[in-house]
Amino acid sequence: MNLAEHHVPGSKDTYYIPDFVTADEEAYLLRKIQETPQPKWKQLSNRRYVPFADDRSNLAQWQSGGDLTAKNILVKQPFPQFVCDYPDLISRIASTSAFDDSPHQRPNHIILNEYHPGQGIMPHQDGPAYHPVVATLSLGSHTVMHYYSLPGRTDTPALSLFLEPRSLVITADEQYTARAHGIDAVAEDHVGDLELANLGMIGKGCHDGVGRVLTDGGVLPRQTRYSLTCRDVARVKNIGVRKG
Ligand SMILES: O=C(O)CCC(=O)C(=O)O
Ligand SMILES: [Fe+2]
Repeated sequence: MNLAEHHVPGSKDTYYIPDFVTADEEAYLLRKIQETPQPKWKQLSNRRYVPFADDRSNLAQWQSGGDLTAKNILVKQPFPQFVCDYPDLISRIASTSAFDDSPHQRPNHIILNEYHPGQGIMPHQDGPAYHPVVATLSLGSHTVMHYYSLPGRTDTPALSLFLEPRSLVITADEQYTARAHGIDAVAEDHVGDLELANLGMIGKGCHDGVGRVLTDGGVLPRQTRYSLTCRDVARVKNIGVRKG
């Protein structure tokens, strides 16, 4: 894949790929996520490196690929089958070339977030455990992601993206290290009030009519959204299986 073709105009180090998974794959992934027993996905402990007050109290969040220690070492666990076998998400993400310079050339850690309409995530940074590339797959609903220049939050985002269901957004380098990202806790998006940098890149992820709302500036209600945030943790500890 030629990642440069997906570069978001006017952005630094940000790429948007609509229709990264098919509608069938999305339905399968949503089913698998909903079927996954909670202990499979570990509850994420408190995040450090949050520049602003962080309210995640309502957000369901699990991580897969292993646990991160306090020293940012990934204690490796296998991914569930639905994130590497079918659909081949991890290889597909690796084939974008976004992770070519990362320690393992592919993500080894995934955070799954569930957002009901009205839920968001306060602006934050993801911290130094990860190589500075993140690929996020959206499932089930669109959302709007805002990026804020640091230090200090202004009320005007430096960049805003419309994330369709089934799309992949990749941020790297400066966009990762020098900016915070967040999702407003709203039940609907007034898209006419937003300056969406990727409007010219919208795919088929939303039902018919959304394209018109996006151009004419209407209101789009949110559904429940799941996001898979995929990253490469540089330091990994493999727990060997002891015999006997
Ligand atoms: O849901 C998303 O798209 C972003 C999630 C996120 O920023 C995080 O979990 O750190
Ligand atoms: Fe994040």
